[in-house]
Amino acid sequence: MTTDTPAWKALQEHYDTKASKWQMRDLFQADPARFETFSRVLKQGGNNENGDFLLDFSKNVITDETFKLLLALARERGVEQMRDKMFKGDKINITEDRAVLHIALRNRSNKPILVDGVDVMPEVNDVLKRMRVFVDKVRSGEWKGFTGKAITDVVNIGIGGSDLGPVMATEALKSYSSHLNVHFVSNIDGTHLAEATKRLNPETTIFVIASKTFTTLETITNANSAKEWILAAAKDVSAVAKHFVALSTARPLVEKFGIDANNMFPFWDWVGGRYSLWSAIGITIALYIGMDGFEELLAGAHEMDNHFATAPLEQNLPVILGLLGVWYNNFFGAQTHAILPYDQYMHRFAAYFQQGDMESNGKSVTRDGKAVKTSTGPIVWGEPGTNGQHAFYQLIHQGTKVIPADFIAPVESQNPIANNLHHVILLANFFAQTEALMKGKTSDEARKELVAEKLSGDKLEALLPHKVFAGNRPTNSIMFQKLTPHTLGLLLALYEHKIFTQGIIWNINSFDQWGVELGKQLAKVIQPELTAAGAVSSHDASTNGLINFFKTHARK
Ligand SMILES: O=P(O)(O)OC[C@H]1O[C@](O)(CO)[C@@H](O)[C@@H]1O
Repeated sequence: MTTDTPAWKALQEHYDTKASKWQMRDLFQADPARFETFSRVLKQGGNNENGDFLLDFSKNVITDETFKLLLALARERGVEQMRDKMFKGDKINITEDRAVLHIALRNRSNKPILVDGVDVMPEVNDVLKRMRVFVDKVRSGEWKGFTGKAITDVVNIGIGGSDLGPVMATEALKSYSSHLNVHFVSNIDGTHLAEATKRLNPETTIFVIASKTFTTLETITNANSAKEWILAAAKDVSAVAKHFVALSTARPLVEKFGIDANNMFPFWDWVGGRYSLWSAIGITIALYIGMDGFEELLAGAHEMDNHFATAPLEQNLPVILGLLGVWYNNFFGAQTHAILPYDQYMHRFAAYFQQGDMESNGKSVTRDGKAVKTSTGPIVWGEPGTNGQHAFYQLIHQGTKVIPADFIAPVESQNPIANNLHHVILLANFFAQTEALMKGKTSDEARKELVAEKLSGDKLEALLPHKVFAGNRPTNSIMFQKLTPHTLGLLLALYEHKIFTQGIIWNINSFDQWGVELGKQLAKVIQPELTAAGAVSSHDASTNGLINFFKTHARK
């Protein structure tokens, strides 16, 4: 049982007797070298645009002793052993009997990785080569649509991992894009496809159908409607080959849909949907920023993979982030975790890791099928700063909930307008927020301010409690030189391995997602009922009521 082990018990006692009483501002006062002790710098490789990558975790409710106890927990849980198993290609996704090898997709060293005794690297490299040929043809204008015109617009049709990664990465790397426009359609709501295609020209548009299984109802329905849209203009089925490519593990289903096998870019069952942007699913990213840029993204992730695989735990960034998350989740009772990028380009980053984290660690049975005895994955959320500051930060500062948060920012803006004034203000806000969250404002400090504002007597006393900030709100700060493809790759892999580390500590299977199936099953039952004659009575009263409300109000 997770909580009965020596490392867990030691942490519980440490929390009960010490840490629950600490104030971070005292910890900072007691140790002027706290930043040096609790920060790590990774020197990035690649081109010199990339630079240093900093993790400052000093604004956490920890001491040396806490850090050691957390590291002992990671060792006790066998994080290193499981990590090594993942990198070796062992089938650690036990409920699906699969390896977990997104790391192979970015294995730029090409060191063989065996699944069932077969090295997967030749196939990985072969797909990358084919992707390069296709991407270069489309970007250069050599690839033509049904009237012989070059392609101007790419529409990615996919959902979940087949959408969120490409959306997030194309937004994050917008400043590396060229002339091709990219659009994304994920929702089954017809509005999404209709709005995306409204201003597009079928002659110059290609659709990228991204689906690991090629059975996802939303994606297949959207893809069929996109096919009708192209055929309505082209009036010739041969146009499908010029306007559709598929990214999938399911060749027979792709062919059945009518997409030419030459236009299919495969990947494998050992790539989880939420880790698939590194595979052929990344083709929309490659179309947008070029294949060299995409390979830089892979190289950045590979660098983090090497770090995760080899750095001692006390230096290991994903392990450190994972352990801090466990500390708040399991000992402070935190329910959520905020991701707050101070970079507008990263505005879909938190949404991306909502799937990455919540689909991975939203589990309530252990790897051996027993009910968990501890809280598992947090609710992940966030928005870019400074928008968040003017929306929900109030609750983080003065609410009743502990919300650990990651602040993320580049040193250098891609758009240093007004002589970099915008970026300087942005970063000033980043630093100020983490300082305020840590320090808070005592009653004495608040009183002094009110006195300076000439308040006194009952008025002052009445206002005072509202002006106090308890502080002690934990944050991690992540900074890097610039949001290059390499840095983005590194950052994404950092979070992936953090999630992995936590899954091992909680002893859950982070690689399946059975929880999304029940709703899908029930939707299949309900769909025909919506168009059949007569009232429905086979569900619970609420579901019957909703269905029947729709049926009686839908105009024929
Ligand atoms: O790529 P596919 O097979 O269409 O699946 C899309 C998404 O659906 C899910 O299976 C959840 O329903 C995700 O894990 C996945 O990313």
